[in-house]
Order: sequence, then C-alpha cells, then structure tokens
Amino acid sequence: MRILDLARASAGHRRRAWRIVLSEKRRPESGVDVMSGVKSRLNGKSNGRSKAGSNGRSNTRASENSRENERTTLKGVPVSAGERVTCEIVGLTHDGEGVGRVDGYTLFVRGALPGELVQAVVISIGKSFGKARMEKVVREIVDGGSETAIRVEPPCPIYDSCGGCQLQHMDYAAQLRWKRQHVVDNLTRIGKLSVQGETRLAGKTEESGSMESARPAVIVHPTIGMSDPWRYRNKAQVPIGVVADRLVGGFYEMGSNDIVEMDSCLIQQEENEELVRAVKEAARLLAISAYNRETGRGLLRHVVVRHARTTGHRMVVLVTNGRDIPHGLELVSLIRESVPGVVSICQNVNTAITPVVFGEETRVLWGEEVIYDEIGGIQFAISPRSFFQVNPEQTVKLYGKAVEYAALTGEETVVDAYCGAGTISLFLARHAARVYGVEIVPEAIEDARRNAVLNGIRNAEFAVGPAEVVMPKWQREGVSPDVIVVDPPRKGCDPRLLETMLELRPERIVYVSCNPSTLARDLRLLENGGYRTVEVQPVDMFPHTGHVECCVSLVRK
Ligand SMILES: C[S@@+](CC[C@H](N)C(=O)[O-])C[C@H]1O[C@@H](n2cnc3c(N)ncnc32)[C@H](O)[C@@H]1O
Repeated sequence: MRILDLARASAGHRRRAWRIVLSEKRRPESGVDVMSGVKSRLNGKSNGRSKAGSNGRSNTRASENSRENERTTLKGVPVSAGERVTCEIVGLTHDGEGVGRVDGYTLFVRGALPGELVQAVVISIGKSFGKARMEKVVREIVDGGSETAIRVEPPCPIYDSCGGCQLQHMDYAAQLRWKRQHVVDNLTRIGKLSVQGETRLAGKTEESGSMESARPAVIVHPTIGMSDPWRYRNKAQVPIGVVADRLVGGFYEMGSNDIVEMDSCLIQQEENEELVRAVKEAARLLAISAYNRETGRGLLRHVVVRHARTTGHRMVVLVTNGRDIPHGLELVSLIRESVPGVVSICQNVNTAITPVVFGEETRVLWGEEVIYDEIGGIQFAISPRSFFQVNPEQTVKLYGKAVEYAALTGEETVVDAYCGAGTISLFLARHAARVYGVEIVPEAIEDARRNAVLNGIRNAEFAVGPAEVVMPKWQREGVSPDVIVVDPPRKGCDPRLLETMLELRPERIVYVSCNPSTLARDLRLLENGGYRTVEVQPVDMFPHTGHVECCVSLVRK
C-alpha cells in the first residue's frame, strides 16, 4: 500500500465504490514521445518502451510495463493501476473524455478521440471503470469522406489547464457528428426509442412490454453548427481570487479550486474580455480585495459581463462578499473611462459560502438596470440575473425550430414552461392566440413582462413560481393549452410538471433541452403517457464544448 492511495471515489450520482488510485508523484515515468497536439493536453510523462502499434484483443495489453512492483490489482479487473495499456477508444463522455475498452473493461482517457487506438497509463481502477493518462496515439482516425484527420491542434494556448472547452482537439465537423451521435445514444439507451437510420434497436420498455422499434422511428437531424464557431459567447462569468498577493481573475484550473489569470478566451466575445480586463485593472489600482474561498474573506468574488451585439450595450455585475465597496465611486468611474460602451454597472451581494455565483440582492451602481438585445426581430431587456442564451447566432436557429415544431395557426393557447425572460414565449406569441409563461426567477418575469410591452405583444401573460406548482394552478383555473413548450435546466422537467402535462393532453409538446440524458428520461415518460417523439433537432449552442442543445417535437398519439 506504500505507493497507493485507497480512496473512496464517487462516480457522479452513481453508487460509491472503493477505487485504487495511483498517487500522482509515484506514477510511472517513461520517455515515450507524446505526439504533437496531444502532449500538452495530456501532461504525459513516461520513459518506458512502448508497444506502439499493438492491435487486436490479445495484444491490447502492452507487456512492457514500467516497474512491475508499482502495479496494483483489483479482483476481476483486467488492468492494474500503473500498467501501460493500448486501448481502443469507443466513445466520448459529455465532458470530452475518451471512453476506452481493454478486455471489456472501461477506461476513461482524457484527450483520446473515438476510433483512435491509444497508449495510456492506468492511473486509477475501480470495479466497473478506471482512468488512464494518455501517452500517445497509436492509430489516428480520419474522416472517410474528406480524408482529413479528425484530431486537430487546439488553437487555445490554455486549453490544457482551463477545462472550459473539451473538444478543441477535434475537428469541428467531427464535433457536430459526435454531438448528434451523443443525442442518438441517449435516446436509444435511456429513452428506449428507435432512431431512424440507426441499427441499434431500442430495448423493451417495462410499461409497454413491446419493442419500441415497432413504432415509427424518431428522426434525429444532423446538428446545426456555426460557420465560424469562435468568439460566440455574449456572457462571461469570471471568478476572482488572489495569487501571490495579486488580484487575479480567469478560470478554475481543471480539477482544482485554484483560479488562473486569463485575459483571452477564444469562445468569448472580445468586448467582454475588454470589460473584464478593465474591471480587474481598476480593482487592482484601488486595492479592492479579492475573495478568498478558503477563509471566506475579501470582497470581489466574480465579475459577470454581458454584451448585446445588436445594440452594442455592455453590462457589468460585480458580485461581492458584502455591501460596501471601498472606493466604489472611483471604481465605477474607472470602468466607465476604460470602456465607454458600458451602459450598466450593477452589484450583486453574495455573502454565502457557496459555489453559486449570485446572491439574492442586486442593485444598480451606475446606469441602466437592464441592457437591450434583439433576437429575430424581437427586443429583449436583460437584467443581471435573467437567463439569456449565450450564443445569439444559434439562438435564432433554436427558437426558429421551437416555433416550427409548435406548428401554430394563430388560434392556439400555448404554455411556455421555464420561460426565462420570455424569449421563446414572445417568439410564439406572434403566431398564437394566447401564451402563458412561467419562470421561477422573479427578475426574469419582470423582464418578460417588460419585453412583451416593449414589443407591443398583448397576448402573453407571465407568472412567477415553480412550473410544477403554477401549471396545476392554471389547470384548475381552466387553462387548456393546445401546445406546451418546455425548456428546463439541465436536471430536466419536474415529474409533477410532466404529470400535469399528461393530464392536460395538449396536441403537441415542444421540448427544448440542454441535456440529452434528462431529455431522454423525460421523453420516455411522455411516450408512456401517450405521446410520440417525432423529430429531434440538435443545435450546437456551445461549439468546442461537450454540450449540445436539442429541440424536440412530440405529438399526442
Ligand atoms: C434553460 S433556461 C430557459 C430559459 C428560456 N426558455 C430561454 O431560452 O431563455 C431554464 C429556465 O428555467 C428556470 N427554472 C429553473 N427551475 C424552474 C422551475 N422549477 N420552475 C420554473 N422555472 C424554473 C431557470 O431560472 C431558467 O430561466
């Protein structure tokens, strides 16, 4: 046990299991050259001889492993911690780790891509899966059509340590294909749905007892991507901390709580970078203290900035650990002088020891309480805590799909659950008789009401509260929607909301989702309750990350 840490590791929400983790400082070293484009990301350090090129099941375990005595085994697990293996990558997790197989055992290998054969050193093992650190690609994968390599050099200099993007080392066209496949896999595995063109059959469902594949298969379209998938984010949320007595702001280093200074991010709009830089410089000049997450002391916790491309408006929110900002007026003046486009400077107070960014209290320090942006001809007021999609170019495409799937004639009553600042609701209101929106954040509903007035829309009304509570209330009051649109957070719809939806029996349901696994779970419940999933449109709202958004159309059977 000298070289090992026996650690209880959690596999997300899955059951906990004892795992063997090779301690970082004793991991085997070898001098194998790690190929360019892979090396920095993987931090591979090794000096043993490799069995590069080994292939086939019986050869997948490299026999020339580093120091035999540093390995440890677990009964029934075919690899040992510290062992060098050659493994076939069969998939990719949503956070960009390659899913490898060695003798049927799953190894997660950061930096490896599906289809590749890689050499890696096992760094932890558990009963059902382990982790390995990649050393080199043994067999690359090329796109059959274009004959181009799928692995590309990540353009971002901090890609290795940041963790904000997970797929920069994958060609963009391949990212789009993978995102569609990720959706398909979730729909078949969790949703037990049959997908058109997929050979894999959906399983037997407990409730129906019949094979889902007998039903019309779901159409999953190719992912809608961007022509220029960089510099798309209209919002930055930057944690502030101290390094060597200096205020820094940037990102949490991958796998740690350390904040690393960052001035440029390739998926962020440049206007936001300029504003964050100005705030950091002003705070340093005025010796405003940075929040220390360990002691709970210090003032500035986060700088949140937003940029509205259509109006040029910029907003900054200073999230502080306390109400008083020393030299607050000077801070505001310095920010305004450095970035003349700023129209709103706000403060949000968060004194809780929590990873949640915003606290409950927000006030305007200078300027407007909202900024204005436009999507698809509709104007939106956005306040500091309102949800607003971060990729404006793709948002138009996503909302356009939601409107298309709602198939409105102008006669319908529509409910938009999880409506945020009323964005989808107002898109729908132009084509419906009446729209009801519900959202849990009160400021977002204030924005939604203001946005309706701003656009002269009189057939939309909004309510604050949990959708799972407000919807049954509307049901009791006799609201009978023809179409229900839901756009929940990552955890998906509340079961009580799904139950009410099934009782209300709308003709169509449009499900907008940012998480394919909870989407698939909810689709199964809706299918069991009498709905049929017709088509799914994946939209790439977050290029170079593992995230994918979907818009789904369901009809009553
Ligand atoms: C993915 S966003 C969608 C917002 C909006 N449809 C849009 O596109 O801008 C999810 C929204 O659900 C809200 N939310 C979270 N839990 C909720 C609940 N139980 N009931 C109502 N809204 C909720 C969040 O505040 C957030 O605004």
